Amino acid sequence: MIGASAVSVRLGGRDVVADVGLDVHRGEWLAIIGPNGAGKSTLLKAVMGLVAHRGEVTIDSRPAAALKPRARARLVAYAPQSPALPPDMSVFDYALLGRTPYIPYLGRESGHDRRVAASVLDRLDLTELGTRRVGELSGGERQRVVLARALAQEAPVLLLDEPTTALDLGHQQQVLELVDRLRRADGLTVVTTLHDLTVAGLYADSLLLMAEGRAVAAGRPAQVLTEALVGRHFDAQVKIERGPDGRPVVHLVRGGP
Ligand SMILES: Nc1ncnc2c1ncn2[C@@H]1O[C@H](COP(=O)(O)OP(=O)(O)OP(=O)(O)O)[C@@H](O)[C@H]1O
Repeated sequence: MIGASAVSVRLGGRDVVADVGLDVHRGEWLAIIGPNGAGKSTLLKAVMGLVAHRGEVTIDSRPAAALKPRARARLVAYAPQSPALPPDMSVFDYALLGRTPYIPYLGRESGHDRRVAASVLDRLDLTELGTRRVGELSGGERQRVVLARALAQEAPVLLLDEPTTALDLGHQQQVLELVDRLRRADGLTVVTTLHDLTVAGLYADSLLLMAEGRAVAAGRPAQVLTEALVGRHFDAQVKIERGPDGRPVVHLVRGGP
């Protein structure tokens, strides 16, 4: 559903993404992990066509570069890490922006568009905030509103850059479960960067570990989340156990590295 081969991005005179590929099929969830500055967000931006890059990105087997912005927006929704939000816009109107690819030029949103936005806000526990100004929200509320806009887009591919960093435990679970349900029910394809390695291993089918711009490991969570790989690339001392479902659980070791 979404593929990238030999993608490189040069910023500030160096390759911050170097020769990275990925291949995510319909209904799969890929989590991109790696230390700060590894190039995770930049790789997502390259896939979105938001940053100049070498290599090829395909969406639904079509070269992404050939897609017009409206066609691309119907195929891929992207929630950036911390976008600038228009402070005076209401939460509802901001979520409604996700419907832009379906609204005719010079036209208005339909009743269906408003219902989709309302339903997404409801599922993210945001209905009561619908009339609030976006500029007045807490960090976690803002993060869920950004996600609401992306989900309102109803695109078959969802790219999420650190979607849960500002969320409390309950809202993290709510967001991850919602995304998981959507991919199971509707075959949504999900690519997300995630800092919480246990959470990444719990929800994703496969992980891509990046370090210094390169893909240094890829595979099933248990293949990538090993004490050796995490220790080396995060410069951290960790203990990794298997949870009840066999997925890896990553613990920090006090006193390390
Ligand atoms: N416009 C820019 N000019 C120069 N360097 C940049 C630019 N944007 C990003 N970088 C650098 O590219 C590298 C990769 O950044 P990126 O945001 O992709 O990392 P990341 O893996 O998402 O990190 P984090 O976990 O901290 O969010 C970093 O070293 C960053 O400083």
